[in-house]
Amino acid sequence: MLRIAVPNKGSLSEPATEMLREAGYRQRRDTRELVLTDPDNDAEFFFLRPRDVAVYVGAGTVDVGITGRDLLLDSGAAAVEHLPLGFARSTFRYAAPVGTITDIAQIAGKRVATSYNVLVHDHLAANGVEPAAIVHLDGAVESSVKLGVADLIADVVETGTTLRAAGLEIFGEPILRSEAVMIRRDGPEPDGLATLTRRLQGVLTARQYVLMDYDVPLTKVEAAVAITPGLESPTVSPLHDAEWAAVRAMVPRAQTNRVMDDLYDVGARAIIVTSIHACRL
Ligand SMILES: Nc1ncnc2c1ncn2[C@@H]1O[C@H](COP(=O)(O)OP(=O)(O)OP(=O)(O)O)[C@@H](O)[C@H]1O
Ligand SMILES: O=P(O)(O)OC[C@H]1O[C@H](OP(=O)(O)OP(=O)(O)O)[C@H](O)[C@@H]1O
Ligand SMILES: [Mg+2]
Repeated sequence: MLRIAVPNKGSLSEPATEMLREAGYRQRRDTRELVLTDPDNDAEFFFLRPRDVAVYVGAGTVDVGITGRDLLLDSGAAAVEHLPLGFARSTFRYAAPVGTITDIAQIAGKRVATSYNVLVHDHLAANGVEPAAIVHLDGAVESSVKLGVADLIADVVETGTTLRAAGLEIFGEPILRSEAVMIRRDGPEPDGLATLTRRLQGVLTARQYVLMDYDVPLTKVEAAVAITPGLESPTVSPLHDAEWAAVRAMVPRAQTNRVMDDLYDVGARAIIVTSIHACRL
């Protein structure tokens, strides 16, 4: 049985469970459940604190897990990124009271509050900057400057709303770009991981692509197919009207409207877009 660690709380928890459910696995209905067996899929799920997932995977007590790239790197565990999962995207950045710090060299001699001490220590060391202290906090790091325990922070930034509310602004380049990732122990792939990987890739593809169908005059098929090359090659079928063909292709979801405009311009009509429920490439 493949042993899979899943975040039990925080921003990773719900989307991780949702993704596994979409991939056909049983998931818990009650958030107090700590372990769940899915005998049909030869899998056992352990619901653990997001920060602890890498520790268990690194120790080899579970085979794989879902966590954040930032949490993985901060853990120092003997675990590696196996598959990026495309949700919980964020950057990890320095921020200070508006107008006070503009360059990471100015961090020298200052107090930095963070929940990610290893990330910050390594980043400052790599840049030859020596802070006065790295102050560890569990959360609500943005409040630390106003409350006087730090001069600046290093924290997760998504929309920047929390920073702005605290009177802080980012400076310097992002320390890291993070998202949810599937991790495994450093070394050979555990048995059964290939199936889980293919299933998750299927969910990712189904989320990233739509199916586009349209009719196009035979003389315009080549021009239309150049706009929708599909993943391998689009399906072109005859229509009752011998002058026209029907085309079906997968299109990146984000480009849906631009592609429809371009198809219309070359003469395609009856352009229909459908969501992909599941797929295996
Ligand atoms: N606003 C956010 N947008 C995207 N990802 C986030 C956000 N906040 C936290 N994360 C990600 O969630 C992971 C941290 O999970 P953790 O459960 O420790 O914190 P949390 O999501 O802030 O939960 P909590 O509600 O306990 O504060 C990290 O990978 C982090 O990058
Ligand atoms: O850029 P934003 O969209 O504002 O999101 C970023 C904030 O979200 C998370 O905080 P969370 O709400 O989880 O609280 P915490 O700091 O106590 O973990 C993170 O730690 C940041 O504070
Ligand atoms: Mg948080």
